[in-house]
Amino acid sequence: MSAADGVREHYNLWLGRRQPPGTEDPDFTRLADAVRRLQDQFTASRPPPALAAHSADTIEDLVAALAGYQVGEPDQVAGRQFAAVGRGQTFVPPVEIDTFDGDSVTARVSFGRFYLGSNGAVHGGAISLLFDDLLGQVANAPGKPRSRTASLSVDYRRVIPLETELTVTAHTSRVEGRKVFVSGALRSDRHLLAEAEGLFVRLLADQQ
Ligand SMILES: CCCCCCCCCC(=O)SCCNC(=O)CCNC(=O)[C@H](O)C(C)(C)COP(=O)(O)OP(=O)(O)OC[C@H]1O[C@@H](n2cnc3c(N)ncnc32)[C@H](O)[C@@H]1OP(=O)(O)O
Repeated sequence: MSAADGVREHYNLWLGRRQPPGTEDPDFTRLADAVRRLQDQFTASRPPPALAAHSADTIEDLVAALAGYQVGEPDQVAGRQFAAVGRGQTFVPPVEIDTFDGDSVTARVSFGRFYLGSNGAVHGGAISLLFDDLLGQVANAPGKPRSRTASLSVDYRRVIPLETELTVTAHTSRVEGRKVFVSGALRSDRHLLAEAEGLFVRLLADQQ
């Protein structure tokens, strides 16, 4: 199945739950995409002082405008735009899901300049973040009990390039009682770049 055939909304059921009608907000998604581009351009920029000051003024105006619309987690829309690549959030790199069958997922991701570690390599923490998010989604696939990351191990096999489309996969390798073991891999078109092993522990009633 392809994400292009309109089922991405199904793939991205965060926490395994369909969101209430009206959660999708194309204008908010556009805002999140703009913030992402801002993060990348800010990281890569070396503006003259006047432009830095002007940019700070503009962003401070936006911060003030949004200050009147702060909501609690249940009402948050960032990260809950399931029909959109990146889910309308600006933390985890935008992942485009290609296939998902409940236990395994294949997807594509490209790390923008915001995720630079040093010397041209993607920051290792961003790779862990990617795996935690995607493996966590597999562990929390629709119909499965809610779980949290207990342990995540990442092997960095090769330098991970910025601004390059990479393939990321994850699959449930085994389930032992409350423990769900999920494996992941990040590949370029030529190389295995990183691998991950995650342990997700299914939550007890008083841990939800
Ligand atoms: C919500 C889902 C959203 C979908 C996507 C999510 C993506 C992001 C996912 C996350 O990042 S979640 C946030 C980061 N993780 C946390 O905040 C979890 C913090 N830790 C905890 O809340 C508890 O430690 C945890 C619920 C994971 C486990 O505590 P419990 O007291 O319920 O478990 P317990 O200690 O009884 O252990 C249960 C089993 O897991 C094993 N275990 C627990 N932690 C382990 C560990 N760190 N390493 C290895 N094994 C571990 C433990 O040995 C035992 O194995 P056995 O059943 O075989 O005896």
